[in-house]
Amino acid sequence: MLSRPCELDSMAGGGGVTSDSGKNYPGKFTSKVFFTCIVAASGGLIFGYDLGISGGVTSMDSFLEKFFPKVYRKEISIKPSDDQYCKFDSQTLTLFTSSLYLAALLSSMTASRITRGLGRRMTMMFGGLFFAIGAVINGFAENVLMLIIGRVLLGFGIGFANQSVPIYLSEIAPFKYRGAMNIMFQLSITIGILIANLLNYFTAKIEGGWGWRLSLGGAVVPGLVFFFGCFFLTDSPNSLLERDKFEEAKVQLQKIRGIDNVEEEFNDLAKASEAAKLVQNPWREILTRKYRPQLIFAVLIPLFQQLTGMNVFVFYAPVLFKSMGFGNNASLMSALITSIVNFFATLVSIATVDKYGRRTLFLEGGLQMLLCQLVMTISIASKFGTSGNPGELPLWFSMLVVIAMCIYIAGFAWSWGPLGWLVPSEIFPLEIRSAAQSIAVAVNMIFTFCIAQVFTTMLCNLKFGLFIFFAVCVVGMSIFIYKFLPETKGVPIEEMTIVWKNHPRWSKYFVEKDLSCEMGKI
Ligand SMILES: OC[C@H]1O[C@](O)(CO)[C@@H](O)[C@@H]1O
Repeated sequence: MLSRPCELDSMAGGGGVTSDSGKNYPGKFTSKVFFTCIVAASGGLIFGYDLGISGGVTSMDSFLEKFFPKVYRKEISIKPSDDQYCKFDSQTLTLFTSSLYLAALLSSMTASRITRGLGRRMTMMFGGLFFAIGAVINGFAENVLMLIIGRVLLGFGIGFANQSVPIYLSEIAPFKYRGAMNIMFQLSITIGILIANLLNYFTAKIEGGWGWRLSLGGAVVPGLVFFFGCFFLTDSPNSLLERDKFEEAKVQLQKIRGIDNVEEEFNDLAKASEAAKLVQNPWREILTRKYRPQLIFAVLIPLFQQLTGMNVFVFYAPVLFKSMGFGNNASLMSALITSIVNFFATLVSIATVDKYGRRTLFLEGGLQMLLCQLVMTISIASKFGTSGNPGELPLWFSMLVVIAMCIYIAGFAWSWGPLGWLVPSEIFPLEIRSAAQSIAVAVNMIFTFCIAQVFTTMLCNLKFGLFIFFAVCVVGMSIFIYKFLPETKGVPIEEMTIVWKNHPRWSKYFVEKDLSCEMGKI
């Protein structure tokens, strides 16, 4: 087995942006970088659009009546005195939502090969195309099979996009703006969710009950924007070098940095890419002991991101509100409010992440989410009890739940939301970064799937205890961050090994590597 050569530890590896510590490559934040960033980030838009659209559509009566008549019949036969927690408990319905995540999980693994072999841009184009085709099939769906096929294609699109966009953004970003540009991906996810909720709010009111077709088919727009946008992009210098296109890589670097003299950065980038080529099997390499600490985080961070319970609100806010006795309109309206909060709070993260650091945001966000989960648990328990029969819901109650939810969402949006992508992307060296990104996407998808699949059953069985479950998870993950995550703020990406070496829990994984390197030199 080929392991990472010792000399790689001292070589450039910052996704090609910087190399040795203290280096500060010249260059500007050019309009080309800005445009490229917007187009690439629209890959987040397709993910967000889908995240936001499914919940609203599955709470539209005309949609349920056509595709899930059993759920629909159950829903209309439920009397206000029945158990409200269980009215949406249908595995077929949740399979509609979750099939996409399974497809995305599979495709993100394939995408890592395409990203390396054909480039980031090509992977993104595949993403946009699959997504647009899936949207058309869904918009014209006549039966559940068409719905599922459409969603599987959407899932392929999302898997390809999520695998390639964050890497692409990191590679074209000037070093100083890497954090902010990475979070642009999450920001566009929140924009996608917002647009989708807005659309659902109006399509739900369309006479004749075909509004859901507009909602599902509307996904073709972000899909095509992303697809055609990619024609205007050039691949990242890293990706071009990876495929031995030296001249093109240099010209591209000069264009995105807005200067001619990119010699220093280009040379380091070429060195990093040569060094990375020595690692023949990134998938095996990533499993070796020396990457254990980073690997643990690449798996646990996306897992924990999902265990915050955020997606329960993203997917099911309208369903959840409906189960709690809010009217149709009020449910979609609350979903709209929460997505606006999600968007603005992500901006806060962009502004603060490099100032206060990842750990502070994680811990503050965790505490905020925990307090809100407790408020929601107590208020829902007091009104719905275990019978799930609330009687008349007073206005103050609805307000309290919506406010608690908004504060919870803000906490998520400036912590676990964006950091769930940022941290895994900045802790790995170049040679295994692409494989690590696939792992992070795959874990994210598996648990997004699990939450989507089991939520309605959990609500039906755990009742208000569902919120306690997520609260306990938030406590656990916050303790984990507090004890084990080294602060990565302001550390050049190629210097990242130092933060692990200096951490009391992880240093032992690096001692051995140093020794073996030294031994090799003797
Ligand atoms: O903004 C909320 C959204 O962000 C994600 O966590 C992805 O980072 C999704 O799983 C969630 O729906």
